[in-house]
Amino acid sequence: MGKQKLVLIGNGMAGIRAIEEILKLSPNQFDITVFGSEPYPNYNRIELSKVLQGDTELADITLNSWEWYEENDILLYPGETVTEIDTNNQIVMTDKERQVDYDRVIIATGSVPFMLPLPGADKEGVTAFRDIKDCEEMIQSSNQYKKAVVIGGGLLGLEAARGLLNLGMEVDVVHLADFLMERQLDKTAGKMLQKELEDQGMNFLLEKQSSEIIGGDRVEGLRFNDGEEVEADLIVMAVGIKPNISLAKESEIPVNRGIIVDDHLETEVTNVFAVGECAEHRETVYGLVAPLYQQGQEMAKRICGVESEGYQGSVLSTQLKVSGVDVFSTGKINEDEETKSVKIFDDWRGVYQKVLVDEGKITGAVLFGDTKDGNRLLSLINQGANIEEYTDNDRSEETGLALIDSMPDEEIICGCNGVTKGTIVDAINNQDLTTVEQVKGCTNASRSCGGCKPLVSDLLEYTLGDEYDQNQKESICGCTTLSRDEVIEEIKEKGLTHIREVMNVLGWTTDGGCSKCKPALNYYLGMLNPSEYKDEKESRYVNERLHANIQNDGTYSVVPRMYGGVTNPDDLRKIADVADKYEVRMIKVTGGQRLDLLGVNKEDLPSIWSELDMPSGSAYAKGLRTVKTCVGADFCRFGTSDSIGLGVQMEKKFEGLNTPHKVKMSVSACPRNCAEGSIKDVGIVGLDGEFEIYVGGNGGTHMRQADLLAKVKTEEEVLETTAAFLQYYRESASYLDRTSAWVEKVGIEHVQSVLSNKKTFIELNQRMDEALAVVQGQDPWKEAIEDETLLRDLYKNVKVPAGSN
Ligand SMILES: Cc1cc2nc3c(=O)[nH]c(=O)nc-3n(C[C@H](O)[C@H](O)[C@H](O)COP(=O)(O)OP(=O)(O)OC[C@H]3O[C@@H](n4cnc5c(N)ncnc54)[C@H](O)[C@@H]3O)c2cc1C
Ligand SMILES: NC(=O)c1ccc[n+]([C@@H]2O[C@H](COP(=O)([O-])OP(=O)(O)OC[C@H]3O[C@@H](n4cnc5c(N)ncnc54)[C@H](O)[C@@H]3O)[C@@H](O)[C@H]2O)c1
Ligand code: SF4
Ligand code: FES
Repeated sequence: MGKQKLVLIGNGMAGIRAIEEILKLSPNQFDITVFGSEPYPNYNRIELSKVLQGDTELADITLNSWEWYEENDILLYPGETVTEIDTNNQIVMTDKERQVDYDRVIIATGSVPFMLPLPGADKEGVTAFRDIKDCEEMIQSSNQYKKAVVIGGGLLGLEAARGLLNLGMEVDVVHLADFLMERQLDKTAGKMLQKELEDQGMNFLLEKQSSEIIGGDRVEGLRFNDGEEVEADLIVMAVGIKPNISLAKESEIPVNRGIIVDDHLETEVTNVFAVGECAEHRETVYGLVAPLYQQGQEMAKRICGVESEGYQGSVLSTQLKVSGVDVFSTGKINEDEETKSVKIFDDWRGVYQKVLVDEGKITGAVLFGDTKDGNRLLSLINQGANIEEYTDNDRSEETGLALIDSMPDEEIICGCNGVTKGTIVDAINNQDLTTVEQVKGCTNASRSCGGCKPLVSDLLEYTLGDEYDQNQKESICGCTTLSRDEVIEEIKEKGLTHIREVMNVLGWTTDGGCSKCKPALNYYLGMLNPSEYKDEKESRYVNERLHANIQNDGTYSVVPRMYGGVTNPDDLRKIADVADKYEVRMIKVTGGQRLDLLGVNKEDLPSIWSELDMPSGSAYAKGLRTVKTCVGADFCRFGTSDSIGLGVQMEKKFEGLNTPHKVKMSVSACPRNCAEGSIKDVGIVGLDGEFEIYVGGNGGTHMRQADLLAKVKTEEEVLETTAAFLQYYRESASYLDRTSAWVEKVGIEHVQSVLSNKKTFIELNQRMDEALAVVQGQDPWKEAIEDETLLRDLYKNVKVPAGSN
């Protein structure tokens, strides 16, 4: 029997977790197609708060990489929205006029932020906080503006406000109720929280009803219905969310607040399931991942034909992700006639704990200042425990390992993923786990909000004793405990030559590695042994394999090489002809002075390359991208040297070189620095009779001004010093470290001192020459066009139309 067709609508946290559960239960039962409106692989929405607060980066919040989809044979359509489900004929239709039929369809369309319908709400500078786009908008606003107002003093509003403070803005939080987080806390805890956040610099306007957003094109302030106003350059609305049910409604699938589902997450329409924030189960809609993941587990069982009791609903627990504030609540939060409570209030230590009891059983808790009992209380509520089980086993004095020791095996360590102490200890013992990353990989604990990481670390210490290294070196990924340096040492010492061999000999815990270690090992092996190593192309990120960058609508971009940013009529004609013939949507001059053909269909890529007959501009590569040049002495009256000529030489010399991350260079012919050398990985500035070489600059999210590495007299010295610098970077940096991060880490003085040793300098140049000899003359586009198998596999049949960068 052929595989059944399973379609997932919504490439978010709940939907993809459900697919993971299905793959675990029945890896070969379905042909899986996923549609996602957002142009990214599934990412950790929860961590947007951490991105805004500066604790992590957008690049690090991917939960399932593009490669994950490919490895699991999942056909992903990123940036594509399903517009209709024809439930009679079992077909979904999209905004790209695609039709896909299904045997089963899962709707996991999440929520939409509730936007107050205030006059002026459409002004520039008014945003929600739900996705990457919103997060980027807030970060950008903070670069230009000073004053932010967040409407809503709930979890989201307070996390946004903390982030905006960290980004250097002044922040007012406007809240409807008379205390914060009134849905999760009681008044005492809400007021304590307010005091703590005021001490951190937040300003609160409580019991305020917003009436109008004022300003011109951009927001300038917020007016309240009592007539008062506050200034605002940015307004973030965080006043709750609404289940995203429009698609279901239009497709005549029964909805109430959410899409109505039974205990197996089935809707009332045959073969249509719904999971996540869009689903309504027993009249409840959830907005936290723990219940959504439980739903996914139960739905997966039904879809895979595994008998189960089904989803029974969840007890919620929440924790605010603002550093320096410990606040937790679970279950019931307010007393009523039937409910009694046990309370501790220690004003001196700033601790407040309230446990609610109904007919002797624990039904809820609010904790402020000391939240270590949080998960224990959640476990006790889930077990239907009596209050004595809590009060008779006072663990208030216990911390660290003693606390871990006193926990029963069934106590939950990771609330988001419902992982217990027993499960983690078993995994550590049975699978020889030694790092938090590995525990995350094997059990999912700490994979969502990350709040349980300290407990997971304590559990490792408790289970492994002295063998556990708390200040763990960073392993290159969860498949090994070895760090980058250790892996490289082992490769050298044991003479390892293939990715598989490295994994086998060095005891990788996974079969075949992951999307983090495979490209890294491929790079390290090639860097260590350039002339012998055969690049394992399949280990590379998809953009690199396709030699093109995917765009947010699933099309690709084509950037031909133009050495030093110089072109000519012949090349321009070829580009124009190709653009006409293949209906290229836009030709754009890039920041690196290249021409970018945007909106190209994947299947047209090989023909376009062939007709252009120009080398690839490597705009997708972890290698030299561009050398930007100023016009220089030939034309500019300030020019001291031939910047274009030198730029072309540099680009021709280092073209095709593999580096830990992308490398951008520039050459200017006077200190006016028109080619912007201060934000390049290598920036050359010509002076009268000499050149300054700047390194480690970055103009992206992590702006960094380049450091002066050296001053030299001749172009030859520029090329040699650049080669020595790049080779040292290639040999010392971790894969995916930009030069900016690496120079920041090791210090420019260190790099200068290494390069000042004549012998080392010469040896670095020799090793660079060896590496360049291998790649010189290679042209990825030509190679692709000439390789029929590759063309067939990669450009016609490849399932994931996606890339990674
Ligand atoms: C800043 C922030 C912090 C958070 N912090 C926490 C926390 O600490 N703990 C916690 O438990 N929860 C937290 N949450 C909530 C948590 O992120 C959500 O509960 C979870 O992401 C919901 O998962 P979902 O799959 O139902 O929806 P989503 O993750 O929103 O995924 C739905 C996806 O479907 C796509 N989609 C919608 N309609 C269509 C369509 N017609 N066709 C194709 N695609 C479509 C959407 O674009 C979206 O990508 C936080 C949320 C935010 C915004
Ligand atoms: N740490 C976490 O667990 C976390 C963090 C962020 C978001 N989330 C989830 O994301 C979702 C959205 O969070 P949220 O905080 O927006 O939702 P929420 O419903 O929890 O809070 C919204 C708050 O806005 C206030 N509000 C409503 N209308 C208002 C108005 N006109 N003016 C001022 N205040 C107003 C409400 O009183 C409420 O406290 C929720 O499901 C939440 O659980 C969770
Ligand atoms: S950097 Fe100097 S030489 Fe080059 S274009 Fe600018 S002003 Fe002219
Ligand atoms: S508690 Fe959120 S990831 Fe563990």
